Order: sequence, then C-alpha cells, then structure tokens
Amino acid sequence: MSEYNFNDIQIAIIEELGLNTSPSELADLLSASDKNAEELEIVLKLANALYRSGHPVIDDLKYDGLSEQLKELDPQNAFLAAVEPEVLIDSKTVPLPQKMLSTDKAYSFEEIKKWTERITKAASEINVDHNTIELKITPKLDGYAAYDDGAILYTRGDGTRGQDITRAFERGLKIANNGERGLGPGEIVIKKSYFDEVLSDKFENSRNIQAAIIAEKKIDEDVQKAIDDGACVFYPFLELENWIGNIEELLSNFENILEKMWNAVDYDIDGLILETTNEPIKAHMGATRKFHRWQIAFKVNDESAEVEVLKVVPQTSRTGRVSPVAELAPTKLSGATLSRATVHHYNMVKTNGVGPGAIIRLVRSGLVIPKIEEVIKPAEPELPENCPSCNAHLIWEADHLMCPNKSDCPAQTENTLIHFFKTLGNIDGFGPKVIEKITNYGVKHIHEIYEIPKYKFVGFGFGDKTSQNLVDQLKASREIEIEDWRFLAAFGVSRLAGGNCEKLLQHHSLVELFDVSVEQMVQIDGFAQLSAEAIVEGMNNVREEFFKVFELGFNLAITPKLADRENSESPIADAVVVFTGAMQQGSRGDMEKHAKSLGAKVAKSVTGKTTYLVTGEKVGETKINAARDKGVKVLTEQEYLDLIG
Ligand SMILES: NC(=O)c1ccc[n+]([C@@H]2O[C@H](COP(=O)([O-])OP(=O)(O)OC[C@H]3O[C@@H](n4cnc5c(N)ncnc54)[C@H](O)[C@@H]3O)[C@@H](O)[C@H]2O)c1
Ligand SMILES: [Zn+2]
Repeated sequence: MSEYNFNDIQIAIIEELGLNTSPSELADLLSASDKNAEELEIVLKLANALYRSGHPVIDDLKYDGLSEQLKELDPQNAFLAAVEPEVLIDSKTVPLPQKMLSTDKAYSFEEIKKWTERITKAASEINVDHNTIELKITPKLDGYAAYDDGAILYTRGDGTRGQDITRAFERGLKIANNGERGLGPGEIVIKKSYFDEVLSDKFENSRNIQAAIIAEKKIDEDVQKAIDDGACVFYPFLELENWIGNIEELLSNFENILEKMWNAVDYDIDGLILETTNEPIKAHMGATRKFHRWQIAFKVNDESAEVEVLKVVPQTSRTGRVSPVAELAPTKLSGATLSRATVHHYNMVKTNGVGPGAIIRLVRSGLVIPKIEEVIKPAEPELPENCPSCNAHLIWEADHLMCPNKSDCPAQTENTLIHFFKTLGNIDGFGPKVIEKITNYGVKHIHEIYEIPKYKFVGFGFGDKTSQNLVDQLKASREIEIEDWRFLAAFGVSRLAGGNCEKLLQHHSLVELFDVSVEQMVQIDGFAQLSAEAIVEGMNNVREEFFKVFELGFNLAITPKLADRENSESPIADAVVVFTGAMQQGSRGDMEKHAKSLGAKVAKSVTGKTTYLVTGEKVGETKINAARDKGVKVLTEQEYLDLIG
C-alpha cells in the first residue's frame, strides 16, 4: 500500500495532466525510494499540478529535493528548464501582458556572493560604474502569483499565458497597502495571524484558500469573510517592504539585513528575493527560459541538530570586543559539516552555561555562520580572564568582554590593518597572512606599512618577487581611484561603514568631517544622537592616524554634495519620473541615469507619487489615461527634453 491517497479533486487534476499512468501507479511512484529520471519527471509534474491547484501532495522541501535529484541525473531535462506551469481544468487562457518567470535559487551566503559577482561582471561589460549598482531585497511571498495590468488580473499560468481571474477583485479582494490597481506582478496571500486565529481549524493550509479565491465556482463563506475582513490581499511586489543598498553593504551586513526582511510582513514567505534595479544591467543580463539572471531567491533549509560543545574559544576583534566561538563535535547539517558556531556574546555564555559538555541546539538557517538556538543542557561556562592575544585583563562592557589594551594588542592591530586593506579593496596582497608576518616585526600602523621599503619586506621573510610586488601594490593602492567614503570606512570607526560615510560626505568634505560636532551631525538625515556621539568620538580616536595616511596622497573620488544638486536649479530636482516605451534620444537606461543626475527620483511604475510620466513610442492610451487619472503629468519625450533644457 502506498502512503499516498488522492481525493476526487486531485484525481480530476491528474486526469487532466494526461500522464498515461493510473492514479494508483502514481501513488506507488511517489512512495518509491529510488526513482530514475523518467519517474522523477512524472512525479514532479504530478506534484506541481496538484500544488498549483491548491491541493499539494508533498511539501516544498521534498519537491525541491526531487528537483535536485532530477537535475543531477538529467541536467538538460525540459521540465527543469521552463516555468513550472499551472494545470487548469477546462479553462481558457489569455496572453499575459508581460512574461512571468520563476526564480533561480540560492541557499548560502557563498551562492549569493557569486550572484553579486555576476552582476558586477555584467555591469563592467557595459561600462556601468560599480558604485551605481543598486540591489533590492523583498520578502518572497508564498502565495499565488498573479499580474494586474489595471484592467485584468491574470494567473501566472505557464509564464506566457495565464487565466483571467479578475473575478477575485469583483469578490472584493483588496490590494495591499494603498489599493492601487495596475502595479503589475504580485502575489495573492493571506495574513498569517488571521489564518492562525480564524481559518486554521477549517483549512489545512493557506494554499487551499488561495485556490478558492480565484476559482470559478461559488466561494466558501469563510473565504468570503476573510476577503471582506481584508485578510486576503493581492500584494503587488512594487509595494513590498524592501531593503535598498549596494553590494558591499549587503555582503558586509548580510545576516542582519536578511533577518530584518525576513520578519517584515505578516504573510507566509518562503525566502527573500534579491535583485538589481539597474535597468541597463537587467537588460544586459537577460533571462533563461525559467528565470531572470538579475534576480535570485534566497531560501533556507531550516535544519537543526543537538550538538555537544567541546570548548569555547575567545577571539579579539579590531575594536577590542572579545567574541565567543564554540567548538563543536563535528555535525552534519544541511549538507555541510559544522564544527564551530558563534555565541552571541559572553554574557550569553555566562548566563546560559555554554562550556565543555554543554548540549546546544544548532540551527543552520542558510546564513553564513550557524547560530546556537538554545542551550539544552548547560555546563560550567567557559569564561576567559585575559585577552587571548595580548593577555591584558578583560573587562565587562554591557554584555561583552573587552580587551582594554587599545595600543598594544596584536589581534586588534592585525584586524584593524586587515580591515583597512579589505575595505579599500583596490589591491591584493595584504590579507591576514601577510599582515600577520608584518606585525610580528613590530609594524602597528597603516602609515608605517606604506613606508616599508623592499629590502625590509625581504628581511621580514618574503621572497624577492613577493617583496617587489608588495611595494608595487602599495603604490597602486594610492594611484587607483577609490571613493572617499570607502577610504574613510577603511579606518573602521564604529558606526561608520560605507553607507554612513557616504551620507556624511554628501554634506561635508573628508577633512571638514573631522571637525563636525555632534550637534551638526544630528542635523543630517539618518544620524541620531547616540550614533553621532559614537561617530564623533570614534573619529577623534583615529584622527592622528587618518591624517598620516591621508597625507600619503590617495586618488580619491569626491562624493557629490547634496547642496550642489539642490542649488543647480534643475527643473526636475526631487520630481518622481517614470519613463515608458521606446525612446529616441538614447536608451531608456541612459535617460534614467541622466534624470537621476539632475536630482530626480526615477521609478518603474506610475503611482500617486509620480510627477511625470515620459512616454516614448508605442505607449497605449489606457496607460496614459490611467496616469492622468492619478494626477500625473504626461510628457512626450520631446516635451521632457524641452523641460530639462
Ligand atoms: N510542494 C509541492 O508539491 C510543490 C510543487 C511545485 C512547486 N513547489 C514549490 O514552488 C517552488 C517553485 O515555484 P515557482 O516557480 O512558483 O516559484 P519560485 O519559488 O521560483 O518563485 C518565483 C515566484 O516568486 C514570486 N514572488 C514572491 N515574492 C516575490 C517578490 N518579492 N519579488 C518577485 N517575485 C516574488 C513570483 O510570483 C514569482 O513567480 C519550488 O521551489 C517549490 O518549493 C512545491
Ligand atoms: Zn588584547
């Protein structure tokens, strides 16, 4: 007997699929532990059809596992290469206004990093300045994909043709956030808290309900009530909470950013969507038949294990904070063997009893370093008294143990130097190994490194060629242009990562910044009292070293001042501009870039906040009228060019 049984609806869908295999044979196939490529394809087609119609037979993890197996056995398989289609019973389809694709998937920091490298490469191929690459992260809603063109609501269908489900709006389905129509792709979803409180007794999962909202047949009264209560919505992706930033910010603060987006909405999500927003890059990268190359879904395999702690090792960071790292009995989790995990801070080690012999629950949630979720069996906490690097007596500062030896702690010195070259990022050669060797000979400051002649490098034990290369690299690091905000960030002042440096430098020059007071800093958007105090103090601490390095003469690109932009009397300063249709004067990407340089905000779609809609060729009347209805000024390309002069 198979563990799978199909109900009547499922059997009807299976028949519609036309697999030439009877339901009972399919049930057996589903339970079979070993499947060949052909069988895997059948099972995936079956599971997909049932899933899309709201009656899944297996869970996503199992489905994704089977897809992986098929990919290994038959990498070219046609089912894997295309968008997984909906299967419809007796329904007409209509062409979609725009292709709707699936997404490529990543399960680790490394995969995301590789994806950003592909974006960087694409940008350089079309001469897009690396610094203008913008990334956006949104929650990946786990509902029913749909597209709203303002008149019709469509299902995703097979990606090119979908079903007309405008009836869902007629049934009262609301649009998340501001209720605007015509915002393109989105997802029909149900509020998590509402499902748990009101619907979970009656429905197994929210997928059943989504299917009911769009079905042709009469609607269940609980579902109608959920619609009326505003718990079911169509959520246009454009309206989603998002994180916007650049590649460096993402990679340097990956876990925090992802965690924040992960908890941003009260709807089921099955990952996060990362994408670049630069149109020229998107156009250049393009798409496969299944997914856009400029977009990727970050998913997690939530798996956990109970693991024994062997010992807790202290590590001193560049700021003197000592972090506890737990060494673990090696454990296999989500395909990787883990033997270390970070503990939040030493107060947690102390209060939760993390020490040799403790049993913890380890979760690998796809993030870079696994985290300790809970301590199941505490032990005697293992707390260090002295800095593992310089032996100074550690002191408590709130939840953390700190090494107070600012001037003479090798770990702090090394990590500060490593941070400098890593952040500068314009040369190779000064990684941890080289820095360690140099500091062993008493070099403690950045400016001292720049003064090392070749023969000294040889004396430190580097080969002749390597020594020459190190000298050349140091010279190059001053010659290759770098942004002034990156240069400042390299000094590692707390709360002064790239983003904040850039914000400050939009108001003050690099040199001026060292004399900005806390009162002046809080005037700048984004700096609260406490951060401003910490930044001013931190800058004071690095002042001497900063100017010694600065005076070596770096090739710094100056961040443009906001004031210059505002004073330029640009006719579109602060206007929100949307370009649509084919332009004559140059690519749309170029026009958008130019508009931004004039201080305008460029948006992708018309909303109530739009100031101008600039129309190229072949733009439909409906779109133009819809924009006018929202009070947007519609300009032809020529009218726009006249406006900006
Ligand atoms: N359990 C099953 O039997 C079964 C069957 C088929 C598919 N699945 C699951 O579905 C996945 C593939 O489905 P898919 O191709 O529909 O989706 P996908 O996971 O590849 O994601 C693509 C879709 O994400 C949606 N999306 C949600 N939030 C978004 C956002 N913020 N920005 C952009 N797009 C967003 C879009 O509608 C888009 O079509 C599989 O990996 C599997 O986990 C499960
Ligand atoms: Zn120390």
